[in-house]
Amino acid sequence: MTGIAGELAHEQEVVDTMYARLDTLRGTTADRLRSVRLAGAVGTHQNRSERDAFATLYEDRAAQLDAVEDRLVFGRLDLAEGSGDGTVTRYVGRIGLTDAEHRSMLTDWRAPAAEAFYRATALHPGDVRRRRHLVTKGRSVTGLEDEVLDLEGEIDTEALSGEGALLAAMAQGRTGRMTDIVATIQAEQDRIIRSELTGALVVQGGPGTGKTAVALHRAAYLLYAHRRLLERSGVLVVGPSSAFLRYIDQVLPSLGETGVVSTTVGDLIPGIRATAVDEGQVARLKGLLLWRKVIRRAVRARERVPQHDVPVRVEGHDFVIRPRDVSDAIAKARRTHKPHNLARTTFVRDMLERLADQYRDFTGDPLSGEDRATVLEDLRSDRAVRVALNIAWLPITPEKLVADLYAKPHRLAEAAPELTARERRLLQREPGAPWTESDVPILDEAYELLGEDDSVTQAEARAAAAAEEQARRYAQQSLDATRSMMGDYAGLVDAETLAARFAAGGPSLTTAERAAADRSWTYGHVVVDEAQELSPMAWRALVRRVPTRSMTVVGDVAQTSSAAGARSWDRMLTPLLRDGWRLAELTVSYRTPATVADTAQRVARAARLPVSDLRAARDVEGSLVTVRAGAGAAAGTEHLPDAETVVTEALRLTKEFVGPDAGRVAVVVPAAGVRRTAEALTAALPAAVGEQEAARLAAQRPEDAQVTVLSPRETKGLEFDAVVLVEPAAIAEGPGGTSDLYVAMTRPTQRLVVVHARDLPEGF
Ligand SMILES: Nc1ncnc2c1ncn2[C@@H]1O[C@H](COP(=O)(O)OP(=O)(O)OP(=O)(O)O)[C@@H](O)[C@H]1O
Repeated sequence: MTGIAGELAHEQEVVDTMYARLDTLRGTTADRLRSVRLAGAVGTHQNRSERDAFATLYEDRAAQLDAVEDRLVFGRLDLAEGSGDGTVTRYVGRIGLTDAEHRSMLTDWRAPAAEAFYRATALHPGDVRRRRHLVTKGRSVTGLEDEVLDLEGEIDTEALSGEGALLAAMAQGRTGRMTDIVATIQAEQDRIIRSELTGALVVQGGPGTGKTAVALHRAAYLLYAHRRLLERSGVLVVGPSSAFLRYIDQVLPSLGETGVVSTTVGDLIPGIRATAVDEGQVARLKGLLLWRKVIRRAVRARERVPQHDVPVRVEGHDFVIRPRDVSDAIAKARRTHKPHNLARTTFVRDMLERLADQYRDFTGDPLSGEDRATVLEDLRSDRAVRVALNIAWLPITPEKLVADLYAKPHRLAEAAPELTARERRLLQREPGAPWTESDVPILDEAYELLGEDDSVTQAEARAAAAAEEQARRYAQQSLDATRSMMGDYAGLVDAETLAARFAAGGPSLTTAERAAADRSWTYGHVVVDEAQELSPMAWRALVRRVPTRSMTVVGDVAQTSSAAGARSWDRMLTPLLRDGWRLAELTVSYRTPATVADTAQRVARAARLPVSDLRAARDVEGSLVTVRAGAGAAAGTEHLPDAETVVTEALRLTKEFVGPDAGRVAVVVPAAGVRRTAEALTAALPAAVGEQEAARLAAQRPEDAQVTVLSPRETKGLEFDAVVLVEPAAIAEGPGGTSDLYVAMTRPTQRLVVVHARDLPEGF
């Protein structure tokens, strides 16, 4: 065989060897897991912990080996060897594999040796003579794409790497789940993915430039390159909504990483559920850094010196709680710098001692140790003393402190004199009203300043630390003993990680699980997506969780819809991080066809949004269609185009793009029209696509729905093959303004159909 057929046959042979090795490793892992499990829950506690820890290790490894089935090998580098004409070949794939003699067969995409696969260009080829993309379907090699990098001649500096594979990925029908891009990462993305761990890396880029994809691949890269550091502290991924987190939740597992905690800002505090949303001004006000002061003052307001002496009678003796004593005890308690609820112990102890001194002075006798203890106990258990001391230093939960600020105007006025009376009225709320997402950073601040009564937690922590130390010593011995047996596992785990698993009592508590359950957990790295939406207070809450300030922050300040969000990274981040952040940009859109991307940019620029330069990787013929419609007839829809035209367009796209496994169509309507449009579309589907298909579509979960109706805000971060965009002028007048319109216009990978009854906004 010669030519392409010969090349394909050769690569098939190589790929077969890799899969055979993968199968062997899976078999070995399954055997080990089985024998660990077979040993059962017998033996000493230590034996059981050891088995549980190894079971977790094997389960993780089995999950990792399963995750890499699809496109195990996707690249090959032919590298110049020495100064002669010889070349060496290196294959790049989703994980590293070595053969039975520990010789490298496949290089993990994250390893330094794979970097050239993503970075080498005709201009800077380094050692790379040829880069080859392997296209596979299942375990079969179906295509090859070569780039020869040592050619003389004209060099296209804007060339995309592996263009065929990239264009194929871009043209694929979408599902409700984002996929990894490991085979087609572009050089500008790779530079961000592999950027150093320290400091905050802010990635600004227009819609579809791969910010989300890059942030997740970076998390996987950092976990690989800094495993020792990050595996124990964990990585936190923060996204804008639980729908978005579901959309991305397959990406890291497909890259073999499972130990990452993902959350929204609203879910940052275990036990608090934010079920409501604040709009506009209220969101803006609640996002202000001013709340640092407000909460501090609200806490201080619970540390109060009485205006007059407070007499109390205990066991037949008269005592006086004197303002001067209270003031001194408060000062002493504050000097501990502990949170309010914890410093209260100091305050109470000091006050009781002062009262005991009154008893001594009254009786004229120096109290013996025992007598003094009895007096102190009598005072401590006296109700009147307790009430008086509580008034002076009130223990209070963070929830009550914040709820009181919203429910009691005098409390807010006292704590937030900077706000105008009108602003304070906007914040007013009934007690018991649900928490909103913007309340969570404020609550977090209150948790910090109030603290929890952690005496139980502290005792547990001391016991755990002792157990962990013992486990660490033991784990080191086991690890040394089993290293040779583990072969391929070397480097995957270190003694401390294993020890942590032993100490945590086995597989039930991974780092991610422990971190997710602990408000005060500090992570080794935090990834923030759609970061432009976060308020200053939300940033403060996040930064608190990563004391090293090692963060990946991705977003687009032209897509900000929250009134509390960022329009400039500098203005938002410098006050918090000073010079501890750096900016990188992404400039190529891998989602939206050029015609659509260019139009969206014009519209955004006409509205003076801070738009980043954006070049679309490809255009698609007929990707932008505008349809003029009459105004809606039904009450409440007069400001929207008639539903019939919208539904007709949606059905047309459904028939064209929605298949049994992939392809998604969204109708994006101003929020007020979502329900009505969804009803009209659902009613029309059976006649258009058949009863059976309509039933299949209707049974899909909202996040997987192949045909869906959403408000502009709900589409943030998501994408579809085709979008019907209803009445751009109304969207631009909505709560998120032209930013929401910009977001909505840039969701499709293939086609945007604009249905409008009013004139189109400037820029179309
Ligand atoms: N190098 C790449 N190869 C293949 N597909 C890519 C690549 N980079 C990005 N994509 C695809 O482009 C689409 C957009 O990526 P992503 O959602 O990460 O962009 P984004 O910048 O976060 O967009 P938005 O600002 O709209 O949230 C996704 O389908 C992603 O898989």
